This record gives sequence, C-alpha cells and structure tokens, in this order.
Amino acid sequence: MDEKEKALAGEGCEILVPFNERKPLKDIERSIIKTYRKHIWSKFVKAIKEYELVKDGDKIAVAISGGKDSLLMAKLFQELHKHGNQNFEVEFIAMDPGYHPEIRQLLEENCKYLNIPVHIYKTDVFKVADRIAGDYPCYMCARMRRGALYGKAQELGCNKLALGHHFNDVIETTMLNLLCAGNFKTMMPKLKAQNFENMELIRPLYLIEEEYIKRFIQNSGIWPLNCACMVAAKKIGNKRFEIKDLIESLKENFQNVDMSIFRAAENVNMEAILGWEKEGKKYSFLDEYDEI
Ligand SMILES: Nc1ncnc2c1ncn2[C@@H]1O[C@H](COP(=O)(O)OP(=O)(O)OP(=O)(O)O)[C@@H](O)[C@H]1O
Repeated sequence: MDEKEKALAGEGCEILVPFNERKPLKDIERSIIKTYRKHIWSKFVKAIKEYELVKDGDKIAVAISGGKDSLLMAKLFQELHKHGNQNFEVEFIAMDPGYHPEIRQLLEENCKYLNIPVHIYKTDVFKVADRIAGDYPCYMCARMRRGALYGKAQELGCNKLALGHHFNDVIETTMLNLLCAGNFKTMMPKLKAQNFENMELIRPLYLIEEEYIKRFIQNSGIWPLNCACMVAAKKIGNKRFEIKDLIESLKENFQNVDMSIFRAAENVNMEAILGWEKEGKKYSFLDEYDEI
C-alpha cells in the first residue's frame, strides 16, 4: 500500500465504544433472540415475511462491510437458519475497497470471532473513485461498490444480495430526497438489479432501529469498523448526518415523527399528488383529469 492509498483508506469516523469486554460467542448469539427479541429479531423476521425477502431455494450473498449493521445482519441470517428456516443458502462476502491494513485486520478478526465464514476480496474502489470522481466521490464509490458486490454474488451463484440498511437509513433517505432533491422517494426493502440479470437486492434490517443495533454491538463488546472512508470525509460535509440530527431534534416536539416519515411512503394518496415518475417516464395529474 503506497502513501496515497494509506491516506485514502482512512481510520473511520463515528466510534462505537463497547460497554464491556467481548462476550463469549454463545452469549452474543443468545442475546439476539432473547434480549433483543422485540427490537431486533422480531423486526428482522417481520421484514422478511412482510416484504417477501427470502423465498424457497434462494442463495443469498450477505454483504459485510464490517460495520455494526452488516455484522448483525450476518448473525441474524445464521440464527434464521438455526431456528428452522432452512429453505435458503447464504454466502458472506466482504469487498476490501482499499482498506488500511489495520482496518482489514479488524474485519477479519471480527468475522472470525463471530464465526462468520466470509469471502474477502480486494478491489480498488477507493482509488478509482478518488481519481475519476473529483470532489464528489460518494456517488461513484457507491455505484462501483454495488457493482463489485453484485459481481461477486453472481460469481458465487447467488440470486440475491443482502445489504445492512436499517430503519433510520430508510427515513433519512426519504427526508434527504424531500428536503434536498425535491422529490418523494424512499429506500425500498427490495429491488431488481438493473445491470445484473436475475439478481435482486434485499434489505432485511429495514424495520430495525439503529439505536438497538448500536446497543447490541456495544453490549457484545465488539469493536465494529466505523466508516472507513476518508475520501469523502475530507472533501464534503455529509448531508445525511445533518438529516439524522434534524430528525432527532424533530422528535422533541413531534411524537413518533420517525414512524410518520416511514408511514408516509406506505400511504401515498394518488389523488393528492401533482406528478409522478414511472419507469423513467413523467406523469401529471392532468393527464387523467378530464377522463374522470
Ligand atoms: N466493503 C463492503 N463489503 C461488503 N459489503 C459492503 C461494503 N460496504 C458496504 N457494504 C454493504 O452495504 C451496506 C450499506 O453500506 P454503508 O456504507 O451505507 O454501511 P453502513 O451504514 O456503514 O453499514 P455497516 O454498519 O454495515 O457498515 C452495508 O451494511 C453492507 O451490507
């Protein structure tokens, strides 16, 4: 790794400090279905059922960045298998986009400790995103990362790619679009990949609140990877963090505001919107106005 790569690999941002020593694996696994039954396990199972995320015969590539969300997701899939649901197979994949060697080591150690048999493979996503995307590398990096994950999933014979986005990611996305992009668009629990045939993306942590993921990780005594990217951190402020804070402050005066944001995407009233987009085509309420 040269000096430039080291600088790009970074050391992470938000640090989740464990509450205690690392707990034995058995205790960590048990806590998922006992201590966190209501807020984590049930919500995971609910999302899988409600959005039909797992079907008979699926082979799912569970994408592990080494952060708190995807480590939990890997353990949840293992628990699901253990507790009777064996109609699917899983592969665990982690793409090394050019991590600092110490970060990569932490990823390997955590997976080993948590008994997650992970395929780690190297790409130069950080380097390329930094080189070709100038001041706004996030979009390019996210696209390349997604491609690198789909590619690996396909190579392993998987038909689904599971990502660790959670409830807060979903409502933050809705708010980001509303407040910054002027559109109404949420993050979907599943979608079909555009450039990879017969491949779907699923988000099984869709209903799980981040707060409980943090508690679970801190209680288990694991040091997860924090965002290991310095390419973006150095160049732009992150609007997502501002939206996160905004939602937190709204909670003080608006009860259940997070749930309301979530529900808004379930309750769109088609008789009270001016325009919408479908399959790349724009529509206006006027298109049908005189026909009714
Ligand atoms: N390098 C990677 N290798 C494998 N999967 C990845 C990688 N980076 C991201 N992912 C997947 O994409 C999801 C969303 O990525 P993002 O960077 O937004 O994660 P995050 O919010 O930091 O979550 P996590 O805590 O799991 O890292 C992750 O939860 C993970 O499933």
